Amino acid sequence: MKKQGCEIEAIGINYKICTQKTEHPFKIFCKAPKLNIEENIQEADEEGKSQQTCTGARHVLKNVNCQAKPWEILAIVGPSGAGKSSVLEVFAGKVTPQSGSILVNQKPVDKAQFKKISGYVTQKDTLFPLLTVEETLMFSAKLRLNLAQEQLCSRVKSLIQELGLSHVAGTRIGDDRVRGISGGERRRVSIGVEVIHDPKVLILDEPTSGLDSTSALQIINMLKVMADSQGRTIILSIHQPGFRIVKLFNSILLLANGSVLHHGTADLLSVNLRNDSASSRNTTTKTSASNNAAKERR
Ligand SMILES: Nc1ncnc2c1ncn2[C@@H]1O[C@H](COP(=O)(O)OP(=O)(O)OP(=O)(O)O)[C@@H](O)[C@H]1O
Repeated sequence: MKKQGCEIEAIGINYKICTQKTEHPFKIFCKAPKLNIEENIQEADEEGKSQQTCTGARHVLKNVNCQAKPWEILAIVGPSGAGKSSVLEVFAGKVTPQSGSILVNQKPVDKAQFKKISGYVTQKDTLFPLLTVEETLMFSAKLRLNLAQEQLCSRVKSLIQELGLSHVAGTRIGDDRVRGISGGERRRVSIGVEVIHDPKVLILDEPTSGLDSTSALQIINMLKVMADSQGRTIILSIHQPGFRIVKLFNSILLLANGSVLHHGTADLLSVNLRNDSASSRNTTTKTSASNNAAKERR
């Protein structure tokens, strides 16, 4: 029998941000200090209020509706600045939209409760460079799970296997200065940190950014297995997915300028990508054929 998963729905999400403030945030650049302290305090209070008032607002998300289902991957696709990260932040409860709602299994969500059943992997890996892979996951396990040491160890071991990191379990993470595991492996560790508590929902901001196409495909394959075998609801954003990656998505949300262009199966995108790659193959074949003909003429 399939275990119960989490269906998440975003309804009519509108999210605006302030783009201009009436005053410079650093008072030091505005006025010379006054000697009268009481007058200064009163003025600072008034300025505090006025700084919160916006003179310009930017509509980041415009009436966004979408749905993510358990056992499936929903990919949010669109150009830079389209609002992909903002949608994920709304889903994860990191920002509160001015209107609209998020429902989990058809019910309004309580942010604290949702945190317990979800994991949020940010675009940038924030890991301790000097810890090993195993130590990193153990640290996260101790923070998130209330289990005995033995159980923690076995959870970490099985997760390392699931993430395909057994060969680097004892290697340190590293960073720009300290050589450590590869970028793709680091991304797997970041995912591991967020799934140690076995969340029903996993939200990932650009999990393939900065990776080569093979590592990117491996990451999406691993997420697909997580959705298929554990019934997780996976929501991720992705910049320019290739044809082989798109095939692994169950549904896509295509965003442009904060508005939804398409929400549904990934077929539409995969057909376009297949046509694109076929036409670029044709162009390459034609170009090399005409180059060969030119060589022969010469
Ligand atoms: N807190 C904020 N302050 C200023 N601008 C913001 C903020 N949040 C969102 N924006 C703006 O809203 C737009 C959408 O941002 P968002 O990060 O969601 O886009 P994105 O599609 O994830 O882009 P990218 O692929 O480049 O990460 C951008 O123009 C961004 O500058």
